[in-house]
Amino acid sequence: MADSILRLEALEKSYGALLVTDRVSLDVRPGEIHAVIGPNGAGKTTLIGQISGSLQPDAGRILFEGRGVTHLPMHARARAGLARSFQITTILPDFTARQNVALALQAHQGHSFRFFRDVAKDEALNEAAGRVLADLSLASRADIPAGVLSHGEKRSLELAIALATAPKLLLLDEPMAGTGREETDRLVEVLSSLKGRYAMLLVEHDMSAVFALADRISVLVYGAIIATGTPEEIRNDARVREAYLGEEAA
Ligand SMILES: Nc1ncnc2c1ncn2[C@@H]1O[C@H](COP(=O)(O)OP(=O)(O)OP(=O)(O)O)[C@@H](O)[C@H]1O
Repeated sequence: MADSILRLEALEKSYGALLVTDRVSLDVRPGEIHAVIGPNGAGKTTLIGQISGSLQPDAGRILFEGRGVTHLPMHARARAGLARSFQITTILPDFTARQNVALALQAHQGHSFRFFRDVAKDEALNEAAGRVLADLSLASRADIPAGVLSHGEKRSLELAIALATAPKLLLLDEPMAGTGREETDRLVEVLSSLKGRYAMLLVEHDMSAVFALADRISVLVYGAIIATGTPEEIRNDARVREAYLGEEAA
């Protein structure tokens, strides 16, 4: 359907007898931040894996911009504009932030990593990398080795690397994991500033970040979506409170 960039139709996946994705259907609209929340072990990581292509569903369909991608390999999905960030280490610590982004830009343009010397000299590429970093408030940190950035800055750099591939949809897999309150607030700000420019599917445990960012939230419990709605609707949903938010709301 034209009004959704990503659509999951009745996805199913089991590990042996354990049903981890139970007829999951959801859609992400252009420019929307759609969060998926749920208790530990609800099947969020397994769901992201099926969307990015690292895992195959047993049944159901995944449509990206109306096109079936259920059986496409990961790199083909990435090329089509489906970028996964976080929970995968993409940063080269000895290279500067700018060089990290320049390499991602170069790889996206279809060149090989082997010609790094050429990247270092490529002004257009370095300028483009600088623009991506500026977008993420990392301009002042562009020319220091990525390894010495703070944890939160590394998260922003991972995002910059994902953005260098000109994605249409960002899959954000627990971006706040392991960050302190201040860094979480900064990341929320960074993601807010990107809002509307990219569609995002956000899996996140930090409820204050989810409720600050999401346009819609889907709640996953034992592999099944029990509710989808605006933050307000989810907050007031009796089943959600009972199954998941109950203790926190109390
Ligand atoms: N490769 C696997 N083989 C067997 N069981 C698995 C495998 N991967 C995950 N599981 C099980 O599937 C269920 C869902 O796991 P998953 O990691 O997707 O949940 P999650 O919602 O991402 O959890 P968390 O919030 O703790 O990251 C869990 O019970 C987990 O133990």
